[in-house]
Amino acid sequence: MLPSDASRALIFDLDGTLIDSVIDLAQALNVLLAERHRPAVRLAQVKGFVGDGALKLVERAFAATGGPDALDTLPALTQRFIAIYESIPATPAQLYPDVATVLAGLRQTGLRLGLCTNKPQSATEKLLPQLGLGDLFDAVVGGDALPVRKPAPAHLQAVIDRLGIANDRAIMIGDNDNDAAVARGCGVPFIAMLYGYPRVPVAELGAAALLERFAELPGAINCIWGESIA
Ligand SMILES: O=C(O)COP(=O)(O)O
Ligand SMILES: [Mg+2]
Repeated sequence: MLPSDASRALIFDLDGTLIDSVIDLAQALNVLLAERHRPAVRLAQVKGFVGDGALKLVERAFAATGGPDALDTLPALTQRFIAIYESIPATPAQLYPDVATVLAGLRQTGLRLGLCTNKPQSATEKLLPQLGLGDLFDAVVGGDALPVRKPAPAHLQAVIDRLGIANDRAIMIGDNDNDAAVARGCGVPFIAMLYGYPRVPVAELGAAALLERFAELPGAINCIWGESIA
């Protein structure tokens, strides 16, 4: 049995943890790159670019296709990228297997759910209802919502504070080193999903659990909280 306790929270990363977003990210990047007379980037490349927010994604795509743009600044290119990306509708098919049912089940137990993503806030808020996750999260903090973002622990701390819970009542679930870093910085256990977009071997991130499938999550949460549940 999972804990039914509204003073506990699960905080999720988005890209590579809940959704496989690289197809849409690559499509949007390739529209932008074509506008700037650049070659396209491949999906495998884009997987390596994701995780540090939109500006870094665009910067890496330009670096991989000839270097910085001669006409536009990176912030201007990023704004254009976000506009293109937001115009591509997401679908629930982008959710990794079992994400919708597991999240709904976790929510039903009374646990609070938060989202800590480096994706821009506006794109995240557009995406969630399209994915069928519109009313699920009690706090959503995107990568441009604060002066800092992951790997700065203040990003995760902002989500925890908005949920109004203590750090020792939270678990962070993510797919890369940024998620591990914020969890470590906030003193929160980290559960790593192995199917996402890691930049370093996931097994080296100090995770409390390494999961191949999202359906394994309730069991992993029980292992972490099992002893401390009243
Ligand atoms: O880098 C991004 O834009 C999103 O990455 P995240 O959801 O894995 O934090
Ligand atoms: Mg991620």
